Amino acid sequence: MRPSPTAEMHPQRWGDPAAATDLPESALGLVELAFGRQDRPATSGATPPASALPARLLEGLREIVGPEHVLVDDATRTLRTRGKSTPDLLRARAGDFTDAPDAVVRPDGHVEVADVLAWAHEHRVAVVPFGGGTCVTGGLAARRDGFAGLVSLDLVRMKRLLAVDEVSMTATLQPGLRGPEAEALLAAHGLTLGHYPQSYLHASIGGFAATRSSGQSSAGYGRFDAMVVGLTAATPTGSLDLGSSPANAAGPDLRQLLLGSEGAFGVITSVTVRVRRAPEVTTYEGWRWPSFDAGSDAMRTLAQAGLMPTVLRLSDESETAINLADPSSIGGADDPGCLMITGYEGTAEQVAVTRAAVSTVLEGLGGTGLGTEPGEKWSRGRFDAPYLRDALLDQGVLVETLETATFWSNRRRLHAEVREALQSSLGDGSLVLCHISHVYETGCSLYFTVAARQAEDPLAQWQAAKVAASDAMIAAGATITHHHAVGTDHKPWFAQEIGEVGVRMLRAVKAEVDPAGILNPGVLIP
Ligand SMILES: Cc1cc2nc3c(=O)[nH]c(=O)nc-3n(C[C@H](O)[C@H](O)[C@H](O)COP(=O)(O)OP(=O)(O)OC[C@H]3O[C@@H](n4cnc5c(N)ncnc54)[C@H](O)[C@@H]3O)c2cc1C
Repeated sequence: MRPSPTAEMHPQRWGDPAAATDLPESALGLVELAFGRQDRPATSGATPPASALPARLLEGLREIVGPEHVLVDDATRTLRTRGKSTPDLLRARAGDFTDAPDAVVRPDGHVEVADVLAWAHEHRVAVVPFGGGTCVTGGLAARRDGFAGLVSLDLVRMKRLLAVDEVSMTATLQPGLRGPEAEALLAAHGLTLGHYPQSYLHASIGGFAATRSSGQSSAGYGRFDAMVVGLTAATPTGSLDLGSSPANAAGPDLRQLLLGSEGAFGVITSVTVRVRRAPEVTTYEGWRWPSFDAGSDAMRTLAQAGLMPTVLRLSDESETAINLADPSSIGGADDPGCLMITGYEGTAEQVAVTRAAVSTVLEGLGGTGLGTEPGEKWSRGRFDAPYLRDALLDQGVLVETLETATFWSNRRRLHAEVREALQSSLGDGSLVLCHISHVYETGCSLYFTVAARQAEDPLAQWQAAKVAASDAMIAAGATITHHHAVGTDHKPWFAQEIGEVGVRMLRAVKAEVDPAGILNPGVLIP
């Protein structure tokens, strides 16, 4: 069954509960062989602590958004607790909803958002903006100490396409639109955004902007922050309306200050994005490379020649062996080497020309074309892997991902050192897989997936591995995150990455726009 983007995600699992799947038979045997059998079912029936917000404060909120849009019931608050990282899921599976908000408030439009922030500022109530809830870095787990309470500012009612400019090829979208909802509204105009992160089915436009997300078609469409030409935001001390031209030299680009600000500076209430004509043709294919180095060099050659497919990704030897590109056949693949997926989207002519030119380069560098089957399989399963994580957690397997980026000249070192850090921390029998899925002229991202038998305390087990990997990233001169953002989890390494002056600059902006510190306390700013 295809997942519905409007379905509420299960509080302890990924995605549409109706689309959840068990492990395929082929994988179950392999999982037992590799990790042994452990049943780790989630605790059922857990409830959050009672709402701490006094009635008189709730009354003020009700006056702003209407009584039916201030929700304090356990079920709604449970659904707005934390995000969907493996530690988030492990806590939820253990029945820990102590981070639940005291209330969920659903404003409709910029003015109501601004009024809620003014109310929160006046009453010292912490506010956590909530888009799709797919955050994997603790960005929805704000601190609440020192505040009268904590509310989740759910943008679910803000789902309109506000404007389309087909001459300039821009569209203005409200933040609460989930990926497929935004694409459906644009498709009615023959347009597309082309932003397909793995979380696409549930993540929101506001979330993409607030975390500087990068999608699986970033080679062709660019990362989300590169698509944004304008935005509006409400802060506790006033509103911002940025982006009066496609480019300018009017001082530092304040749009970039809001992009990636993870709800710590303001709530993004609309985003104007560059759009493209919806593709007439889409085709995905596979290539085999003798090694990760050879495939990675080929990616660099393409990027530096300005010859990019729409999708370009390469699994390392371990990931290729597990065939993560096709979750339904995990355990069934035995092809050696490294699998690359190339995808092309556009008019028939654009696709034919780019595909021929890219294929000539890849063949010349030693790649073996595998035809469209591996590519189409990848495309069909591209949003399914997160469901598999739940099935593996049920079997007592710890599964998590992390990502980073570096320059080409440092790619090999970073891959080896992060891999080694994860492997040493998680021990014998753990799996560390990696792929490149975002490529630039000057470098690329590295995305790691790990699997290990769950220890007695899987949270502590993962925390140790995460610290080791994050230390290795910073020691290798790479970034702590290419697209998952900072949240609360990455703050110590983020501080090292931007340095003491960088930290002071962020704190100064925060103090200016949010002097009471009510917006996502403890998130992003070290
Ligand atoms: C299985 C899985 C796969 C993923 N794959 C990818 C991927 O391929 N690429 C990628 O980039 N990321 C990926 N992510 C991470 C996540 O989906 C992205 O960070 C996404 O952009 C978050 O969007 P959201 O709407 O879910 O935001 P939320 O999780 O709701 O919020 C994220 C952060 O932004 C803040 N925020 C949300 N909306 C606003 C707003 N309107 N104004 C201000 N602040 C706001 C929140 O307070 C929070 O700090 C993945 C996550 C999961 C669980």
